[in-house]
Amino acid sequence: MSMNADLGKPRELTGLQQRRALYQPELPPCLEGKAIRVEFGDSTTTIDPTCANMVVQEFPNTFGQPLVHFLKPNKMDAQANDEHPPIRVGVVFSGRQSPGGHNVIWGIYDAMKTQNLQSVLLGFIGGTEGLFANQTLEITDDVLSAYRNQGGFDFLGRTVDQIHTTEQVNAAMSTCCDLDLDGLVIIGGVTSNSDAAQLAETFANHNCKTKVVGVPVSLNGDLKNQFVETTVGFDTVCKVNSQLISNVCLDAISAGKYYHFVRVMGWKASHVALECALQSQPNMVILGEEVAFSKLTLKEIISKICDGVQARAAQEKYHGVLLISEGLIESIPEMFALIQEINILHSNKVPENNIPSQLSPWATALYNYLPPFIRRELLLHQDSDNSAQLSQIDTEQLLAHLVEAEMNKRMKEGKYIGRKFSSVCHFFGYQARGSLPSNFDCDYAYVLGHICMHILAAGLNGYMAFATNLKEPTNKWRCAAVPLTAMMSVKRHSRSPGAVPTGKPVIHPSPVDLQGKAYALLREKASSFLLDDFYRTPGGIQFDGSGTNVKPITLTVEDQDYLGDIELLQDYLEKVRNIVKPGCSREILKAAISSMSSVKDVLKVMSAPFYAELPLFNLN
Ligand SMILES: O=P(O)(O)OC[C@H]1O[C@](O)(CO)[C@@H](O)[C@@H]1O
Repeated sequence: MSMNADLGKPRELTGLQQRRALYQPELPPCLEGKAIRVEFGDSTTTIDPTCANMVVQEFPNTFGQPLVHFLKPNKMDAQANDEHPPIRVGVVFSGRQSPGGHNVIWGIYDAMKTQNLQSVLLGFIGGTEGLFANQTLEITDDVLSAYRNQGGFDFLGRTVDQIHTTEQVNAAMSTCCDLDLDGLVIIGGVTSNSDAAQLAETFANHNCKTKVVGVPVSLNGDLKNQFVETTVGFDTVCKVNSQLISNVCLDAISAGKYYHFVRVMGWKASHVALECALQSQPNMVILGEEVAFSKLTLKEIISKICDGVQARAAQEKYHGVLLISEGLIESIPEMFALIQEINILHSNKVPENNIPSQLSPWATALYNYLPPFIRRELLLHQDSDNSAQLSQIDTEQLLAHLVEAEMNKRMKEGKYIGRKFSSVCHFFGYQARGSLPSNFDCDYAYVLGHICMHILAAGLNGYMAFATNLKEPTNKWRCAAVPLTAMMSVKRHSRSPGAVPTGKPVIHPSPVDLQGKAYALLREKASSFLLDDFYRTPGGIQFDGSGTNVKPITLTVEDQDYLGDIELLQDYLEKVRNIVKPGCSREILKAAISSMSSVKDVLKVMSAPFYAELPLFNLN
């Protein structure tokens, strides 16, 4: 295999990069010292208990392990260990680039060296292919220095996000054995972490001593569930994209002549689009999840956009900004069915050029209706998970093209009286993906790196590092590990509750929650966004100085309901119980409760009975 000879080499940093390299991420108190307390919680099942049997069958060695918490040892803590034997760990960039990824490596390295200077960290050059071919670079302070707090994955590089064929798994196992690794850390999103689970299971099955750990690193923000609040890189990418979108909004309103169609990366889920919409407030937003839920056809979507354009024209507004998610194309029911047919033909090794002639009659009709550039893009070879290459399908151009045709038609029929519709298209993906990471992503990745090392030092296999309470300052974060199998589920072919799960258990991307607060906020504001040009300028990422902490974390993470975060709820309940004492005056109670941020919501969501104990007080 050929390697890029420039990977891992020292590089020249600009002034800003040099300053960023000096930024020291903070650690929560439990990770600060040499000693740590490892506390085991209850054993886990899966996030979808109806799939538990299937997961246990596939993962007999790694299913059902307990949640693990990492805590600061008490002074007299007998469990806390200060003596640590040296360990050997390998780390690989498996998923796509995401800002902050380098700091995971830095975090693992610092944690290892704090515990024992003889420990060795090896990075696989060229990502997964480097892992298969046993191409390593020993991580040292020296080689790390140019990559601390820097964007990209160019320290080690990456290739395919796939470690799942028998050949690949065997190659990975043989490398880990050859290198006598105690641990392997896999950096990536849902696909990479599903592969990490498979690797952990196979290694355990073959008595391979290497333990496998996954880290949630993906700009998509889609590896989130009751354990994991967000992924490394999501914060930065949302901030950079929001800035770009808000710049486009200001340009649009200044000139008053173009409709801008903006598509943002985020793969199958629309978390990035939702966050950017809340931050920059464009005129229209279309998320894949809402289209899939309402089963909106392409024609209905175009009609909705045209109605919006027409409503704005009635107010003499001939500009606007429309934001769509990368995964929208797959969420449109008829496009999904067409893409599925193409995928099956690809999987049957039908050459790209022959695919159109082998489509079913209805799929052929739809295919022929689409403009030639989209047809070409739909036929592109598949991504590593056998799905369409969403980044390469210019959905924003498809919509702009069809909206223009429809507006011209309405004009001709006398249904639209106004200026001719004019559009400009943008795809914001790679620009943000290679950005310098925000302080949040630098801290988050560095902390997760430390947690990975503690998971391995505790001899755990098949776990993901995670931290919670992220909307609070770093010193209040809680550090833990969750079995990868606990986040798995099996797809159902139909959405009906009784539908039988089929396929292999994996970690699926979590869609935007259409019942969640962030989406509700977007819907509530939709009509004023459409007509009032409430454009918002969040500005670029500010690393220090005034303005640094104006937007410390993404709104969608900030607004998460604390479902599952029992500890947090208990904290709140404890506080409220201390106040609600017999004889306590109504005024004192009201003032105390309103001073506790989030307590009302937490109580409403998690503890209806306790909330009901306080009927006298107007908590709203
Ligand atoms: O074009 P590439 O680099 O293969 O990857 C694009 C994909 O990777 C992501 O950026 C991250 O998963 C997706 O949003 C996108 O579809």
